[in-house]
Amino acid sequence: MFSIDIQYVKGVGPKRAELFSKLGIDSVGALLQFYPRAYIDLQQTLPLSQAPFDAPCAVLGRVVRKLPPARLGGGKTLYKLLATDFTQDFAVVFWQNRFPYESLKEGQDYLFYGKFGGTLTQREINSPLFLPEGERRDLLPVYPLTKGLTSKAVATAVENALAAYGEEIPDPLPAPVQAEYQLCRAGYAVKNIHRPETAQAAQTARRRLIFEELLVLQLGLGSLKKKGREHTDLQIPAADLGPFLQALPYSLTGAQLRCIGEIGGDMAGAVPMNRLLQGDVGSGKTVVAAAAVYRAAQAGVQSALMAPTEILAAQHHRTLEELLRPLGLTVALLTGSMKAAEKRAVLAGLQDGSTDLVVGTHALLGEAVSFAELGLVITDEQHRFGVNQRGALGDKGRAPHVLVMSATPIPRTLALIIYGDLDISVLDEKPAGRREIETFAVGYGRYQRALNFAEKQIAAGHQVYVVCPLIEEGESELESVSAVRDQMAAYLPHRRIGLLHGKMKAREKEAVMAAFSAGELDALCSTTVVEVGVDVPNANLMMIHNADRFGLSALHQLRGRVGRSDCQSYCILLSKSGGEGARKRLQAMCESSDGFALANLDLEMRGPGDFFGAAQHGLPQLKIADLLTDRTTLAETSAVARQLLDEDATLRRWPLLRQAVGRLFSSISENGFN
Ligand SMILES: Nc1ncnc2c1ncn2[C@@H]1O[C@H](COP(=O)(O)OP(=O)(O)OP(=O)(O)O)[C@@H](O)[C@H]1O
Repeated sequence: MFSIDIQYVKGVGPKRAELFSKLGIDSVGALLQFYPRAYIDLQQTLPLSQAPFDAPCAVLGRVVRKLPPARLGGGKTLYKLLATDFTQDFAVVFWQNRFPYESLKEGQDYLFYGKFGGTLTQREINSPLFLPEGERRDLLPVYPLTKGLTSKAVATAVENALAAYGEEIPDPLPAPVQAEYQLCRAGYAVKNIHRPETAQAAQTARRRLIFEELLVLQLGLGSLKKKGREHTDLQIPAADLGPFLQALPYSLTGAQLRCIGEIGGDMAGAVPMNRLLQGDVGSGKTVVAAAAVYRAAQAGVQSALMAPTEILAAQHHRTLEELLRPLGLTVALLTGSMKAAEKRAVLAGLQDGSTDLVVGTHALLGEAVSFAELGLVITDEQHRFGVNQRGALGDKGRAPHVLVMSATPIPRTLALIIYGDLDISVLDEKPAGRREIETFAVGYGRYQRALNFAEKQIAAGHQVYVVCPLIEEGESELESVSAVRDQMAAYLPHRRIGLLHGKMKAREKEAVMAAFSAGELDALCSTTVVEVGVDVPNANLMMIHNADRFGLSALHQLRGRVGRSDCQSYCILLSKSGGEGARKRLQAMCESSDGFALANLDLEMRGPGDFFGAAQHGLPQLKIADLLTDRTTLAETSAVARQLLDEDATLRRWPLLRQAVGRLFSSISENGFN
């Protein structure tokens, strides 16, 4: 029943099915899981005389007369009806839409919901929602919409699907769990989330569906983790890190030493390491990873580091080669844009074991990539990879140790869900001598002053980043960044100003980045491709155009590109006067440089759905639960998930639950759980 094509639902058909598919709904199952965004509360109706002009409300009224459709200029048609709430007359108006007009009948009573405008004596309601009085309900569902599909159309399709298949809705929750947590049955929940009998029933339904979704999510994550923990045969004994530490150009922070110790302890253990290394921007994660690679190489096994972009892979390659080559390690780079002959040479080195570390993009997942003995897998910015991709790289070794590096400060409660039972090491200390980045939020009236300030920094031997999002609606990112670069070049004609954007070829990007890194460019105008991980310590000014368009976490990441040495750094946030939210974000940036504090604020302001940006973190998209507000249920389901997985890690004992996990994770996993 879940997989039946939506076009076969009564009243849908192939044409509407296309509209539904824009919402990601192509089956009956997906339709029934397309939950209302909100409900309209029809429990209270108002007499028309009390209906506010500026807010929607429900009024009970009778259609008195349908006026003939009026054709207006521009091919538009106005459909108007006269109605009364028995104390006062009002007009009901539909533009261009004859269907509701046709379905309303003269002499019948309806509940009209919407904003009643017009004048005190001549009230008028435009395109209201309406229900025949006899079908009156407490709550009316409101669905998220796509063009051409009304909330009513969705509601009708859902009702038809419920009428046809409502009795067949399977219940994946084991009965004891249901009893213990006093949850209603699945069929009742699905019916009442869409067509609640009462407000209380909607609540009960919601609780049950949230519980099920979070349980399924945690079971899925839990069984992925368990898979990784089954093998236990690769132990890497503690190595003498002396030579590594002596070769470093600086001494490590206490936090770095602690994290290196924790990682070393894991690698020596009988169970493969599964650790998240979290550190705020600029906290020095790379060198911690390098220590782990050094340790692996001492034990004669290879390491692989996967980065989300070619720029980052190239940079990590440069840094790690500098750190590790003097110690006798061989470091290679593998990216999709390399020439075939270069790739072949790298692949050969991995296969015969002569290469100790390969740094690359997801090209590392390619079939042709095989290792003599892969012992350590490191992924940078893991939230940009799927949970499964990390596993795929791991599958290239017998049971490699896994280290995940993330610069996105995630509040601990959420990290625990996303990274499940990964152990967590936190770099909570910046290298000595780092100064607070001075941050200013200014309007475009001060753009010229900002440019003068940039000139001053360049004259003092520093470098400058300039980041642009789209400037005008409809303009491409490329146009806007080029325009900003040209403007800057005209103002500072004697300076070398580079351009970097996503449409450039990987090699061109790499060349520009390398030139900036080598100090051959004074300023770099860029789109957000520099957002994560780029490390050029000599740059000390970050100028962000239209800063109000960015979220807090992105701004913090961008700002983190400066302040990476012991000289004073600055961040200038340029914006036109934005809305309240933007103002708050920019103010928070000026007041705080703590990534965790900013991430918490970001979550509060935007909600986690947005914070994690849909699928980019490799988690399936949740349909009803909210990781932030449903924390109590999260704790409950986490206990249940652990218990069920302990009883049967394959979930075969609960086939429906197993299927539900497969469905939720199908968006991120090709082979799913089947
Ligand atoms: N203990 C230290 N003392 C001085 N400098 C250090 C120390 N550790 C790292 N660095 C330098 O600090 C800079 C930032 O380090 P790194 O690039 O590893 O940061 P990161 O944690 O990856 O940050 P991001 O997530 O922002 O990329 C680098 O230039 C690195 O050489």
